[in-house]
Amino acid sequence: MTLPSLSPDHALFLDFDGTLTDIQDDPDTVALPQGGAEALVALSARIGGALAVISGRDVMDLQTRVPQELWRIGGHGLDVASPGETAKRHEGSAPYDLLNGVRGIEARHPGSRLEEKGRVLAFHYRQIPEHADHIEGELRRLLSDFPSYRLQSGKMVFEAKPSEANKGAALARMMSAPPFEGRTPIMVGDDATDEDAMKTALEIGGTAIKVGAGETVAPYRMDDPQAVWSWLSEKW
Ligand SMILES: O=P(O)(O)OC[C@H]1O[C@H](O[C@H]2O[C@H](CO)[C@@H](O)[C@H](O)[C@H]2O)[C@H](O)[C@@H](O)[C@@H]1O
Repeated sequence: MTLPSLSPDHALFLDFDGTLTDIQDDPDTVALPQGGAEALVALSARIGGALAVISGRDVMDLQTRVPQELWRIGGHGLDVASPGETAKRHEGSAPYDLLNGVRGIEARHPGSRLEEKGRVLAFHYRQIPEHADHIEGELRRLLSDFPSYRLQSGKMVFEAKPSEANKGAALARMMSAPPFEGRTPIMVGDDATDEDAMKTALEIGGTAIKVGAGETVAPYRMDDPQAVWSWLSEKW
């Protein structure tokens, strides 16, 4: 299917990991490709500043990887930094017993890695994929005591997140105020957490693009982040 062309009336929501950057083993060393930051800033100017990078990463982490001239949405939608603003994570952390329980699961699974992101906890199992089912079982049992939390599966990661950490809700909020208001949203993402935002974009008359394989609500698909960058630079 021919990909949609970008126009000055669009609002663009771009996921980070797996969409603007290739998935790699170490989340800490991921960076935009060379020239990517400048390209995104220029693109944002062409659509009136209505471009946001929307990520499951902590907004404080995201701001070290994405230019400050852009909207940055972190924590699966929990935290927003406007252009020029120094990102700040909302006060609060995961409930103590939840955090303690997840730390215990990490200790029992050498090779796993807990990424603590305030209220959101990412449990990475990329180094021990054979333990995924067991880890998921343990996390689900633990989370059953925390009804305000959900377990989200991602790419070699399980994320414990409060129900308000939802990229769809975040996209809807962004679309209700300038510079996004009145525009047609396009959500581009590769992962389960992006499907919430894709659904919202479709519901409000926009569209969505899925990057890579897997089930999706998106009407369009691209193979990989390289295809995303080509589309961003060519489809005008
Ligand atoms: O919403 P996103 O921007 O796609 O962020 C989702 C998670 O991305 C990161 O983890 C994933 O990417 C890592 C780097 O490529 C990879 O090593 C890991 O296996 C993936 O799950 C990040 O670490 C998480 O905090 C984000 O929620």
